[in-house]
Amino acid sequence: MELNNQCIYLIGFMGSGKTTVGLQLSEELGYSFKDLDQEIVKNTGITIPAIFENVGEAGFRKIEKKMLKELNEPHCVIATGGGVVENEGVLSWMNENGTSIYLKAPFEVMYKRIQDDRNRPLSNQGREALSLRFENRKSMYTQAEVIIDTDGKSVDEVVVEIFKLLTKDRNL
Ligand SMILES: Nc1ncnc2c1ncn2[C@@H]1O[C@H](COP(=O)(O)OP(=O)(O)O)[C@@H](O)[C@H]1O
Ligand SMILES: O=C(O)C1=C[C@@H](OP(=O)(O)O)[C@@H](O)[C@H](O)C1
Ligand SMILES: [Mg+2]
Repeated sequence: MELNNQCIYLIGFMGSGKTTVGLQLSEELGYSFKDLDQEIVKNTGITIPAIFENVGEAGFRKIEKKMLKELNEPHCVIATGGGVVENEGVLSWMNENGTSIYLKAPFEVMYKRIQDDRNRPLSNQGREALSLRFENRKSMYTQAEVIIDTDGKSVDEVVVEIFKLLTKDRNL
């Protein structure tokens, strides 16, 4: 894999670090940064929990898919939402229009990070339901072009690992 002009898409379950790692990675690369959830809130003027309340998860997915495609631009890191892979065709679209990177982490680690977060409407569904959702999504996440095992690594370490991978063929 090498760095080209295309977008870098971070995918992975809630709490895997997409938003945090994405921002830092974009700064290292000198790329722009967009967080899909934040762009949806900016664009609709409605919070993520309120969107789920108003139009349900299916309605949110439609907005998410449309917004994702609008964000595509050269030299950009995009932190997606954990459920973006549930939109049909989106994974192959990301792989055609950029580089997808899966931030892999153990369920228990991610669960601890998200369980009390009211901004993630799905995170209060309870451990069992969330764990099942993660299991069901795994086969989609692993279709990413690159898989980064973040277990036991700090945000800085994850960022450095991705940066090295992306720039190793570049003559600096
Ligand atoms: N590798 C990591 N080590 C420690 N904490 C992390 C790591 N990655 C993310 N976090 C923390 O976990 C929380 C959730 O991260 P976030 O970037 O919002 O995840 P996502 O966007 O994938 O849902 C944040 O508080 C973040 O600082
Ligand atoms: O996994 C999901 O279905 C979701 C993940 C969230 O983003 P993060 O992965 O950044 O938490 C956000 O898009 C929404 O709450 C739904
Ligand atoms: Mg996020």
